Amino acid sequence: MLRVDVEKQLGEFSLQASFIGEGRVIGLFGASGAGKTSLVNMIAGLLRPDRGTIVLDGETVDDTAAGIHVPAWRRRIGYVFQDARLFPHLNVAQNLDYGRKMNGLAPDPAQHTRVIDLLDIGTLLGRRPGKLSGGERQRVALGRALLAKPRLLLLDEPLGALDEGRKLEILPYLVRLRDEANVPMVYVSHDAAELRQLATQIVMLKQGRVTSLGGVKVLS
Ligand SMILES: Nc1ncnc2c1ncn2[C@@H]1O[C@H](COP(=O)(O)OP(=O)(O)OP(=O)(O)O)[C@@H](O)[C@H]1O
Repeated sequence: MLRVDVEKQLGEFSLQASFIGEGRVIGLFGASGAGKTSLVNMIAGLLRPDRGTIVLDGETVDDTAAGIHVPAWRRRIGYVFQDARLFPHLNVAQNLDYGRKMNGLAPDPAQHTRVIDLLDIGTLLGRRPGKLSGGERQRVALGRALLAKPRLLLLDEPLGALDEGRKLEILPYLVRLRDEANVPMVYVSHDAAELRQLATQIVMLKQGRVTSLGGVKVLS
């Protein structure tokens, strides 16, 4: 469970968001500039709230009044961006292993196989990111994030840079992730159709404020 109650001033823009996120996929929906990325950056620990609290699975990761700010690298939160941000000089297998190593986790061959099968990336392991399609790159980025065993996965418009055809190709993998990976997700999108397929709960943001909260019905 994720509890967020934060305020942040960014230049002229003020963000004030409060919600309790439950379920497998919290869809963060809003137009461009609504504050979605700023909010996920705060959850990730990359941006510090001016005021407020963030609690993940009962652990307070931010509490400005108490002076608590758990650094990003200690939150065990995975982050997948619109552009996959793979390391270009490493092949897919090395990219996949990176998150696990950085987090000091022992190899887990069973999980490794499960994630590779789930995302269907077994044939790509020897390739460098430059030799992958945009959709393949995103699948590898998802795999890399999952293999670091996060307790929450943040996905910021992971299909945003893909054309319609590629989006349709990746969506089934995200549905599988939701149903089989057992990691809760915050999924950022400005695309209501995408969220209808994936989200189990919607947090709607408008101009830095949460305007609706509920099931996917709030999108209609
Ligand atoms: N460091 C900053 N300084 C000043 N303004 C900022 C800063 N970061 C973000 N903003 C402003 O805050 C607002 C929200 O930005 P944010 O990136 O969170 O929105 P978003 O909903 O993710 O938009 P998009 O879908 O276009 O990525 C925007 O108006 C942006 O210009």
